[in-house]
Amino acid sequence: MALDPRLMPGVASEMRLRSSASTPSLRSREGSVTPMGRMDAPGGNVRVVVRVRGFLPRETARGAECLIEMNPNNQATTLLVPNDSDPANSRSKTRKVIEEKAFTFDNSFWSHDKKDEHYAHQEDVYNCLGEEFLDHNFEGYHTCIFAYGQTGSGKSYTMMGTPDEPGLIPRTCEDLFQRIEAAHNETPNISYNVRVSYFEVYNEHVRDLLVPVNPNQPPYYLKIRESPTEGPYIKDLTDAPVKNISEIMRHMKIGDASRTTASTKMNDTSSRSHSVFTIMLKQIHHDMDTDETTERMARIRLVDLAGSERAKATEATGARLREGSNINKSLTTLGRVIAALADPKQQRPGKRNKDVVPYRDSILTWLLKDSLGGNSKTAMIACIAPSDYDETLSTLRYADQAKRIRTRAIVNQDHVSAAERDAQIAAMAEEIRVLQLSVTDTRRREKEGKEQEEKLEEYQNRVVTMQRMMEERSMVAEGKIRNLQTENDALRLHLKLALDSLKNPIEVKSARSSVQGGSRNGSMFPDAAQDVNKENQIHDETDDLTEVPDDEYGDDDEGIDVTAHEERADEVQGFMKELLSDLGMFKKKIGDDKARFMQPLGERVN
Ligand SMILES: Nc1ncnc2c1ncn2[C@@H]1O[C@H](COP(=O)(O)OP(=O)(O)OP(=O)(O)O)[C@@H](O)[C@H]1O
Repeated sequence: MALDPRLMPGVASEMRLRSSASTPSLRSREGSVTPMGRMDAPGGNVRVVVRVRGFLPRETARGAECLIEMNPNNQATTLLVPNDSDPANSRSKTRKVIEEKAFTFDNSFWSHDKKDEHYAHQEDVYNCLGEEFLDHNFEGYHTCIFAYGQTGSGKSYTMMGTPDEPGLIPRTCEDLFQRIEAAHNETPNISYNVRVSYFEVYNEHVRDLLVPVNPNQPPYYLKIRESPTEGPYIKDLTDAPVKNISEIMRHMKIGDASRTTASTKMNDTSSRSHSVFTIMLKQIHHDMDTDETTERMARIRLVDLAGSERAKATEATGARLREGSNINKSLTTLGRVIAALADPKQQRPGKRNKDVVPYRDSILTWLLKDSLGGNSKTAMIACIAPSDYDETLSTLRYADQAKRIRTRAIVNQDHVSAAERDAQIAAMAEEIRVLQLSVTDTRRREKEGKEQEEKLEEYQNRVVTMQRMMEERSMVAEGKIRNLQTENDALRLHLKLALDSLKNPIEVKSARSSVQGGSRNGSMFPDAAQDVNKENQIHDETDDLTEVPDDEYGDDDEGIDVTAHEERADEVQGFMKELLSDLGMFKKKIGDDKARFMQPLGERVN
């Protein structure tokens, strides 16, 4: 069976030839793979697509006209000049210049009229964008897809969708686990580790959407920290391991339900926050021949931004208005970040002439720094309403500018030998021991505050990292076991077939005569016929496993090399015994590792 080419694309063909050829270690020897972090993949532009939705009931009621045209041939989107009949566009009439505007994007999705043959369904959007981005993730790239647009333009519908019409996020989750399942059947020596987090940025605060909300308590906001290696990150954000599609969907639904929404005049369930759903995919490939491990890490970020508000249009007041201005702060900063990144000066090599990109000016841009201008393949989905000239023009301009941003995605891949991994774990255990002593010491001195807190935090982070490493080591060992079991099963089958052929021997005469007779049945496979013949004969003198009465066999066994078959049978049996003992050993080793590392660390962390 051939490997699904969507898994580790580009290497599937190599895998087909030999399963272990997928190992980046092998491929790197052939000079075709980029080792992690050493060389940049060629930079790519942010991919920008636009999607227009159909009329909502209130728009139909006011007799709104569609101001959007899309050309399926060149992916152009044109914004038409409104006529005077729609009061929603009266403000745009006060502009000095109001004219038709045309833009070209990577894709223009026409989701306005379901009856139209070019109508873009949720599935079309996924097939066109989501699937390709998931390919990149399996290749080891970080990706980010974010939806931008005014309130009620279809961002949440595109990203999350409805139970009947799921959007990009549930489709990505489903495809991800389908691919993993297919890979498990194809290549037992690759293990997958998937983790998920979901947070929102609301009023310039970060809230963990996977932590249930307690209505009697004030919302709990998380702090942002910066690590020299990982960049900005959210402290204590839930990072849940998920094993299958139903687990990830459960997290997705929990998070989605606790998003901050409110009713505005423009949308009944308006998302007031920017939500970020992140999937971390780790692929661990173990090469049985060299006992080396290669890890590929990919971060999949799916962002549903809050609506780009216009206070007048939403008729927001009080807290809603304040909230709106904070949302705008993030979106305005996002606009400035996009403008700075799209500036040709930023694209030039070297540091000269480069302006500082204002990532730090809002929580959202600070957290998305890498996705916007760094190590990520990024796409923007600009969602537009069909009948709002001003807002649509602003969104299309935003999107047009984003097209010019170039990111520098690299394959996040690491290559570790078993000995290196053991050494890393040992070094980390020592580091943890020293930190533990230091934490105890600080406690004893009862020194207040920050120092102790920082040490404790560092200690806890290291413990968590080490736990992960141990988990991964046990995943590698499980991969080895799966591999051995597959081989074992194949051998068992082989042996069974051999035994079956002993018990039900094929008529020796006919086999011989066909070999001798040549042309008809046997001429294409003379060796096979001889093999069958030989197989039939080895049991006369050997094989105490079969206990088949002697008289079942033909007596024409002269000239057959029985010893060779005996040796082969012995060899197979010996090999199987070794495999079984290896399996036992691995199971024991995993058990030992878990007992030694997992439990005590778990207890310490808690
Ligand atoms: N392509 C589409 N096909 C059918 N219905 C759509 C489509 N796009 C949006 N809608 C509908 O339009 C309404 C508004 O969409 P949605 O809530 O996704 O907007 P939004 O941009 O996320 O708004 P907000 O920023 O206020 O959260 C919803 O009722 C949604 O079901």
